[in-house]
Amino acid sequence: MEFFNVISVDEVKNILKENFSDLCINLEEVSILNCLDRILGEDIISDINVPEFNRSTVDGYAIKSSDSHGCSDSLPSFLDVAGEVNMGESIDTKIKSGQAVYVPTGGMIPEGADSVIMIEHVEKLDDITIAIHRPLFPGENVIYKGDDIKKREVILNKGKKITPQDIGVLASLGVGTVKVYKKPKFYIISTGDEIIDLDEELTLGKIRDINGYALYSLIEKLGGEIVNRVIVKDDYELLREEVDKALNTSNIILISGGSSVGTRDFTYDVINSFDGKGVLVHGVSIKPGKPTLIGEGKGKVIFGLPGHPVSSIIVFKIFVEYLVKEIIGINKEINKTKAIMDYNIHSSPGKETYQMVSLDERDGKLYAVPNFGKSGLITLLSKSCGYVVIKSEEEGLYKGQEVDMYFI
Ligand SMILES: Nc1nc2c(c(=O)[nH]1)N[C@H]1C(S)=C(S)[C@@H](COP(=O)(O)OP(=O)(O)OC[C@H]3O[C@@H](n4cnc5c(N)ncnc54)[C@H](O)[C@@H]3O)O[C@H]1N2
Ligand code: MOO
Repeated sequence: MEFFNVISVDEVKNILKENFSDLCINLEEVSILNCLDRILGEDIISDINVPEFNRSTVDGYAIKSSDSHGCSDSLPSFLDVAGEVNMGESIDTKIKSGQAVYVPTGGMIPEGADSVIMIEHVEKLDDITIAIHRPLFPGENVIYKGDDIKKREVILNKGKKITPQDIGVLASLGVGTVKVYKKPKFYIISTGDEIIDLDEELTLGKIRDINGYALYSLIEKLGGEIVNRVIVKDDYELLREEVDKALNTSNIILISGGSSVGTRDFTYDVINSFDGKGVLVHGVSIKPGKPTLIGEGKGKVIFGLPGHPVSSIIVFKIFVEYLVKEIIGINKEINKTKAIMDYNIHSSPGKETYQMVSLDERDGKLYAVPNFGKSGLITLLSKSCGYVVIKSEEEGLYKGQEVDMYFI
């Protein structure tokens, strides 16, 4: 029987980088109304300024701010009204000192003007003369050409998860379609004679497929597509047949359970049975998640996730998300926050330890409160909102210490 050859998290990440950097996820072009939460596959570079003209943010009179300097209630400035801007139209008039032009909110500011005085601060003396009683600073109530977006600026980066506000940016540029990454295709296989699906009878000794469903949702959250979710008995041939289907239809194959070294753990041999490099990792110095397997077959990546639900989800967060976000380079969302440890916690010697925590807000500060339990208990995760990491060389984390808390 093969035993683990345990390596560190960083070594595993390097192996992923060395072997799967060219795992190709193609692009597709979609309408901006269908691109929410998709991953941008190109940099968006503006070919215009937004706005293309200086614009008023109020209804008022565009003036030279220097004409207002020193004026007050007792010493108003008198200005000649030289015209009016029509909404949506350009204006050729060039403002000279002593002149004002009426501009509606959003209207174009005539050349020569650098500020707009609101109509409620203006005294209209007759059709062609106004008095103003307060000084303006240059730029007051003005959005300048290019203030929002400058021509040739990279305004959205490749790899970004597209938000509703990004769709607003695309619309402002007149961009109707964008290139997004096709969703990476995942195939989820839960293994074990004891694993049953939701519609099967729960008899003693059986357990419902927790991992398949939890992984399904993690993949959706990450922006992947699920090709299939199946349960396979502990049988070498059946597992090999299913993995073969997965390799022909998907980019990333997740097999949960059977990653350890028991007599019914076939994942290792199945991974080695295909054309390719076979098993690259078997055993990682982490807790939970030690019996993790990673391999390559037919140019695809196969993860053998430990069967215990907490372990399979944590290993997904550490390595599958790393592959998708950092190596394939899609969905670079940051998913962590700073928090203060609420208790002392110690590590498992020689292992990078992932400690589940809840967040508690007190006096405007976030505290990470540890939750303890075995890695076979899914409720340990459902009552936690994330985890903190104790590095293998650290003895633990101390009450009062500031830490990064990673959301699950
Ligand atoms: N002799 C050793 N035994 C074990 C070691 C070890 O180092 N030496 N490591 C332990 C650790 S750590 C873990 S984690 C497990 C991982 O084992 P497997 O990946 O082979 O998983 P299974 O044995 O198939 O299952 C473990 C446990 O999880 C339950 N399970 C499996 N799949 C699901 C699922 N889809 N949904 C819900 N629960 C699932 C399964 O019933 C078992 O209870 O190995 C230890 N053993
Ligand atoms: O991955 Mo195991 O959960 O360390 O028990």
